[in-house]
Amino acid sequence: MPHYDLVIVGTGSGNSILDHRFADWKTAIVEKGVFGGTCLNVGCIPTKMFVHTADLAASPAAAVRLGVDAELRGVRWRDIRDRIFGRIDPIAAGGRDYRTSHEDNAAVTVYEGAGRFTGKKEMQVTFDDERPAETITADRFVLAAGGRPLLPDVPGLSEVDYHTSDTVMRVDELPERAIILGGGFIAAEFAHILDALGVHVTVVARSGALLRAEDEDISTRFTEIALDRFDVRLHRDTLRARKTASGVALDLRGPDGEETVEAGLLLVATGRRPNSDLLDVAATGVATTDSGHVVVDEYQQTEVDGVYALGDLSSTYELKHVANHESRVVQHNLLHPDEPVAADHRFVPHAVFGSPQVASVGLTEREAEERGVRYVTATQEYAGIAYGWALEDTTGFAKVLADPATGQLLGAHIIGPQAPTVIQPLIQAMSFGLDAHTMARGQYWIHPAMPELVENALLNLPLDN
Ligand SMILES: Cc1cc2nc3c(=O)[nH]c(=O)nc-3n(C[C@H](O)[C@H](O)[C@H](O)COP(=O)(O)OP(=O)(O)OC[C@H]3O[C@@H](n4cnc5c(N)ncnc54)[C@H](O)[C@@H]3O)c2cc1C
Ligand SMILES: NC(=O)c1ccc[n+]([C@@H]2O[C@H](COP(=O)([O-])OP(=O)(O)OC[C@H]3O[C@@H](n4cnc5c(N)ncnc54)[C@H](O)[C@@H]3O)[C@@H](O)[C@H]2O)c1
Repeated sequence: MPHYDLVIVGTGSGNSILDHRFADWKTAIVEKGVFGGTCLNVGCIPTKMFVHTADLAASPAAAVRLGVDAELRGVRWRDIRDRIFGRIDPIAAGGRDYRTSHEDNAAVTVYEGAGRFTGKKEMQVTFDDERPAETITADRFVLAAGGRPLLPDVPGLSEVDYHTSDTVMRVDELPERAIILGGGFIAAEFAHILDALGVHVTVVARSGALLRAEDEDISTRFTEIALDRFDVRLHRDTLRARKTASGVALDLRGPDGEETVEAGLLLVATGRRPNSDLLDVAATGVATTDSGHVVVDEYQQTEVDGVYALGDLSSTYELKHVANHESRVVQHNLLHPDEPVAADHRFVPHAVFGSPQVASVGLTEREAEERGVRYVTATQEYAGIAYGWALEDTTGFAKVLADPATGQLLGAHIIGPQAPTVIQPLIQAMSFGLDAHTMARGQYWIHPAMPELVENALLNLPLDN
């Protein structure tokens, strides 16, 4: 039975751990899917390439409002799809080739199969082809096996053709109509993508708002805009899924009784779950939470000495920048076990690349209330800054929360053009402890650029002095 110094399971953020400093280590990588993991192959990167394409497709309609009579003559779906994956697939293949064939990785063995623990620090790898399973052991394991789409308990779902984010980006044809089940990140981004590319989109959500986890003002504004643009069904229970001649039907129950929505494509976007069950982490003594996330300490170590976990497998954030940060923490702690560093989860931002875009860091107003902290808020609309006039934006705004006594920022939430970019100085201020007044007045803000939104939001805060 081969024994390793280190085994890494999963080649998303787990793949960036091994560098020249591990050249003397006998290491193995176990990967059951495509090299590069979710973000590269079916997550952040292709979705944002589609979002940018969708933004372009939507821009003629926006241009007309400003007196520029642009026209969308059509979209070439297969060309769009093939351009995007024509760029991504070679990166994944190159990552695999590097690990399997490059001299840098002479001490690395790649097992292209599914790992499952069979005992303490003992893993069985099974393969898709005829090869017999292999069992490997190691002094250290890094568990970076990510997660997968969580399917809701909807009667009939398994009998219809449905898509998840894993498959929807590679379809051959765009349907005339699509139903998106769910009202979170993936629903928001794909509703924009599909709608802008000419698909009639119906969004089905259980609650009364989309992006419900956002600050309520943001979620409310996003939902109002979505109600204008898509067929949004709020407060709906999905009773069953049925096959139809041309696709799928969902029978729903809502405030006005039962109704049916039909489409050529159903995208299920109802959250993800960690792959800890597939890895059977309990067999190596690793604990999980009720949601299936692997339990780690601040050093990303599980309760089993030498077994680390990172990314979507252990983090409820389920964000690539978090997985990457945690992978750097694990890398350091493998190399310097006597001087471990802790992961920093104080100010984790996120963004939703829908239309409009949303970005957020820190406490929402609801969370500030629940925690009983003293806070003040201020908002600034894009419509009130010079660049917002150029855009003729009427719906976007920034909202900031701060401690009135110290001016320390507690949270920031932006909905509107380039929100994920515009929010970055606020993330920086929170991370480095810059107070709102110093931040607003201690630097120049380029006029008339979009970050004036942030400057004005900060100046609007009713601080104690
Ligand atoms: C549609 C979509 C869009 C997203 N957009 C964004 C975004 O814009 N920004 C952002 O920050 N985040 C985004 N995310 C989230 C982001 O993709 C994840 O947080 C990130 O990829 C997690 O990285 P990871 O390394 O933890 O896991 P993954 O990248 O999922 O890697 C896990 C790897 O482990 C392998 N594996 C699993 N089980 C086993 C096993 N038993 N044996 C061997 N190998 C195994 C898998 O095949 C996979 O390659 C998006 C996610 C989705 C689904
Ligand atoms: N821009 C980004 O960073 C980005 C983009 C896409 C995905 N992601 C990551 O991927 C994860 C998964 O995305 P997601 O949109 O699937 O999850 P999500 O948690 O954002 O949203 C899930 C939605 O499904 C609804 N839902 C859950 N169970 C349901 C049921 N049984 N019936 C109907 N609705 C149900 C929830 O109420 C929620 O609206 C996210 O948590 C996020 O971390 C990130």
